[in-house]
Amino acid sequence: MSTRQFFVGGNWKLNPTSVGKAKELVEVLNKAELDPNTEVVISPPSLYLIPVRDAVSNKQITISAQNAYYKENGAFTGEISSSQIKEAGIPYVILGHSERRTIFHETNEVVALKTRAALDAGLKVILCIGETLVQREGGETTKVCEGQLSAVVKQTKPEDWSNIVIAYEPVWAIGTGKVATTAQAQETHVDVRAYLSTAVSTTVASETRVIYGGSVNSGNAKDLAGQQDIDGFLVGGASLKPEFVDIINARK
Ligand SMILES: O=C[C@H](O)COP(=O)(O)O
Repeated sequence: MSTRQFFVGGNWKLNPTSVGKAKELVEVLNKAELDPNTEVVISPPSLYLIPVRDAVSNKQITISAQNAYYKENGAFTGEISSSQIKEAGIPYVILGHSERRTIFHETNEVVALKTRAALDAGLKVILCIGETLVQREGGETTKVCEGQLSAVVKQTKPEDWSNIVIAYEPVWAIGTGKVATTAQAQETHVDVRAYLSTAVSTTVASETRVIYGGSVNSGNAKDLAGQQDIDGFLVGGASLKPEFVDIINARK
């Protein structure tokens, strides 16, 4: 097994429906016995970032925003900036999630600009990539992931990658109950490392954490976590349930 620290992120998306319920989710984690070797990051909606930050008592758990604009300030109604997130004491931001790319039409270039701005503000980035079902069936998985990564490579220097976690999330596996097989996930993670090796450096390829997302639950996490190149998970639905603790402990 590699020296890359196991990473489990909970992407709450637009959930839960009240700050009280958000605090209840935190309380479950505060009381749980978490594998001390796992880095745990939870990502509530923007409005809950500060109350959730304040509710976390386990120092092993840190917080991530779900999005940030690439401009620091100005006439951009509805947006928040990376520097505002940083000032609020939030260390991470998720960028390029497929829901942002698909529903909110974020291009590879926009995701790359956001990544640059987040790194400049001192945030760490959970950078999401992944192919649709049509693209997988068309044999385009590697090409799509490389295209998403190459836009970010153009905006970054090799040293930036120590602050980036890549989340490979096949769109067809998100929220569908159709998890990628361990072989499918491992294969794409190997391809991601091969690309980083050529486009950035062999060190970045071997040291960058590549995590998997898409219908991860307590039943499939252990098998996936046993793969050489799967360094953790970005979890949606199951991060809102008590089984999230089992996913955090998948390597225990
Ligand atoms: O960011 C998380 C992914 O979208 C996975 O969501 P899911 O675990 O509900 O499939």
